[in-house]
Amino acid sequence: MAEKLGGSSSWALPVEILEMVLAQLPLPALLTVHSTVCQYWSGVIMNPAFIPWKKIYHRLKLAPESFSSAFLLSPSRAEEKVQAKDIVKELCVQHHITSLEDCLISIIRLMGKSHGIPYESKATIGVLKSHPLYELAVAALDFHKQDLIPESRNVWHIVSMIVVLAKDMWQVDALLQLLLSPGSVFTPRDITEAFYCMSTLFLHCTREYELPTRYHYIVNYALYLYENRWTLTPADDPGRLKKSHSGQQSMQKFMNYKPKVQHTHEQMRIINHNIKADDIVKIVAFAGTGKTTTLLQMCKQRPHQRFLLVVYNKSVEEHCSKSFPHNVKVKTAHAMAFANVGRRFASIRRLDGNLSSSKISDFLGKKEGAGNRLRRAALVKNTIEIFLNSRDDFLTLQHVPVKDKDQIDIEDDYRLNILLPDAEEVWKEMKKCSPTQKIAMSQDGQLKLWQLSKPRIQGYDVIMIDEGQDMNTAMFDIFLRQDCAKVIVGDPHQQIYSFRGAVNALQMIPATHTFYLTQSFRFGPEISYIANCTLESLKNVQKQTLVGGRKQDCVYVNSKSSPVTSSGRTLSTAYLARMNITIYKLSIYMCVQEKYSGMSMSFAGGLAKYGFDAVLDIYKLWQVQQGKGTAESLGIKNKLIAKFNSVNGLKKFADNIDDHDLSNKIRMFEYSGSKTPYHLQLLDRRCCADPARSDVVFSTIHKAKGLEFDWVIMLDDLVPVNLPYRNRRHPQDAGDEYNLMYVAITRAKLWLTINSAVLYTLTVAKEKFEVITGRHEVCPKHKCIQCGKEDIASSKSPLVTKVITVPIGNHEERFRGGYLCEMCTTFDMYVPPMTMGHEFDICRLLKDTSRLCRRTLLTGKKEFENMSENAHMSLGWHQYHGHTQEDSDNDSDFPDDIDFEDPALLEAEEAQMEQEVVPRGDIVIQID
Ligand SMILES: Nc1ncnc2c1ncn2[C@@H]1O[C@H](COP(=O)(O)OP(=O)(O)OP(=O)(O)O)[C@@H](O)[C@H]1O
Repeated sequence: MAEKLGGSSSWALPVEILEMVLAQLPLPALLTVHSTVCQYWSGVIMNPAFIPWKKIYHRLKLAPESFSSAFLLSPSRAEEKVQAKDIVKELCVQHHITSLEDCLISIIRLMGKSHGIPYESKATIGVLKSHPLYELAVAALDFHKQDLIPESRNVWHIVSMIVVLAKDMWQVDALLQLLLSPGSVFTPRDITEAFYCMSTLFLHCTREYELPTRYHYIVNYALYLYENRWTLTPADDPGRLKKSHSGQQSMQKFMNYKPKVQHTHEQMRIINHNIKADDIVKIVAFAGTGKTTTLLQMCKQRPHQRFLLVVYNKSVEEHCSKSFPHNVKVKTAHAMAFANVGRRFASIRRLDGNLSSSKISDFLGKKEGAGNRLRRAALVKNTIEIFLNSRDDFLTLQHVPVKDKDQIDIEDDYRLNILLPDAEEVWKEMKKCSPTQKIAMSQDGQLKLWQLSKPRIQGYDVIMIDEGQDMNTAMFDIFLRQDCAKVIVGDPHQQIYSFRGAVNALQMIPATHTFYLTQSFRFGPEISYIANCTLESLKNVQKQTLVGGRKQDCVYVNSKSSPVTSSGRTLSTAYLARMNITIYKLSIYMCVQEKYSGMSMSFAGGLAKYGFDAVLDIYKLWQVQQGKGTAESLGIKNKLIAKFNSVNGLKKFADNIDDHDLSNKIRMFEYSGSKTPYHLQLLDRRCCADPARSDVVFSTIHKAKGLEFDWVIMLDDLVPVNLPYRNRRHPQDAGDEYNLMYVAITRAKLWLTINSAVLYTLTVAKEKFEVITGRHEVCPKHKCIQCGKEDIASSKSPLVTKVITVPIGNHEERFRGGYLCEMCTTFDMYVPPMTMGHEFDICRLLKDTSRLCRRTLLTGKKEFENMSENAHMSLGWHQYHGHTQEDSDNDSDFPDDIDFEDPALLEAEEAQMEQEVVPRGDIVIQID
């Protein structure tokens, strides 16, 4: 085949046709797949004059420092090797794209110059006219004709102006479709090159001048969808086509064959990868990107190879066992460890779930000079856990923590002479495998013992590990030791168990091949934009962009909207929180509210998983404390709680051994007090529906991992580090905190209501919660939301800025929107008023961002350039908050409790809000 397509063969396609076809494919596929077909194809693909913008875009994104051909500057410089970012920079300097203020207008000018044909093709203009932003774009170009864009207008001026004015990805996508429609005079190659040019310039301006990321994001998304319109998807049954008729009929059958899922180019590269025995393949897959589907297809295509798929938990094992073909065995790591090690302990009833500090404390007993027993037991437990999650053969001093739970240094002497020998003694006891052993073997312990036996897993050609980000080092060691081919798949940003010893094996693995899955099929462009901002702003993910599918989704939704689908079904709504206590309070509040009485409610994973029995036991302990009975007479079930005489004693104990779970239960009891039995009965009675079918699901983010919901409402207790709400108590958990935010966002399928932490994150991505819209939308009753001026409609510019109203969390805080007058549009520090809460922190962040990029576009003027901060203040932007800088510095810890109990105030505000909310994304919902 390759030979036949070669240049010397009569089968060779003419260059123009081949270029036309290849130009429509994603660059990674061209470079890794199509350029290997034959020398002729490779020559076409590698020619610097072929798709130069697409190439420079990928270079700039993936490796700005790498050398590239300089063709973009001029054909005579085609062979010059300069850094990708310098090529773009030089070009931008030539075209005055040198500041935030100039960039949008200058990009439009550059587009007109570089891509324009010197006449307006009637046919193409005719095609563009049906775009909803056409009129506004033309009016804006006319407005700037005198001054900023004096050149005679061409199609590309209009196209780029539409992109700059686009409110969402759909408007860019619609533009792309129109340009590609039969009436257009441009080839698909011209069009994609022009869009890659804009994408490159937006990306450059985002990196150099802090242009909001949204411009680059929506163009990149539309291009991704375009390039993935078609792929050659493998047949579900590989033998099927061959068995059917020969010749023409076979071709017909091939053409008519419609696969159940059309795989993306990214998926196809993985599916078609020729796995060899010494390969270690790493697949970095963002949330909902079809990794299971991809692995499944990979196995189906290789019916003669034997696969072992190692999954994270039992329910995934059951699910995958049903869907994967017969050549795949699905197991959990713990089940394999159980079969080899744990079974022996289980047979003598000496296998337990987790290590317990109180059992360790009883076992170790008192010791002279060993300090507080509980603190010592907690540190010993910690030491053993670190060892169990390592690949080391022996317990050593490096497994002993250097700080205690309060971040106080532990003396080396104490670590060496007390903690290390204690840990060795406990580990020895755990390993005994005797009916009399005092400390049972734990789940992680059995895995460790299995790893220490250096096992060889026989009988498979390929071992695949799912959720690689949550694998601990012991399992990682077992995996790497195996002789066969290995595939590890996971999402490094969904690692939320580092406190349990997960090591993010995905980052550590010495992969021979790395693939990415970046398109999520769970949501559309609005939710994916928020998720991508989180990755970019908090985790500095720059090289891959998370995109969604062709799905209408919506963020900034008011939780009063009570959405229903076109089929009349209420959307399944999940309230997700960081902490159990937040979920507890909200669920009780909603259970007593009349308006939720018709809704079925549940807790993700079932009520039993939330340990409310212990809360009832703590209530009973409180009764014991008041002399109303004994632990026995009141029926306290939890053996640990039954040992105490007072709730205070239990609280001190939980604090000493750093038992978060127990502390949480005590906080729940403290919230409910004497109403604890009533509240628990209420939850029992109201929250008993099947989570898969209930209207409302309550969940912590940890328990929601792996699940998805139509609508996610993020409650306001996330604590992103380095943002104004700092987690001072556990600064080391920064990564997990960011990942939790990302996990919560990516559970949503259709609607997402963000919380303050996400709001802050978006401001870091320079998201200003604004859209540019036509002045004709403004009516006389609209006042400027900043200065209160009434005549917004009278400005000369056809454009006006609209600030989006952002509902936050469970409606206790909001970011109010409306229109800005021309004068206020030019301020780079306008802060939308919020109804309650943390205005000053938001002020501080928004002040760092800038409206400058839109100033020139909106007003056509530059004279505001040097306006001093005093001038801004005298014009009143400070009126919306009363804090000083000092206040804000003292004010950055997140409040522990959220008051859900002021419904009257909230109701009144919501009624008003409902009129005002402008959701970002499309509110129309269609579900089959
Ligand atoms: N190429 C595709 N086109 C359309 N839908 C797809 C494609 N690939 C996968 N999907 C769909 O996306 C959904 C999620 O797929 P899958 O369960 O394989 O993803 P996952 O990455 O394993 O999800 P999770 O993040 O929940 O583990 C499924 O409904 C699947 O059918």
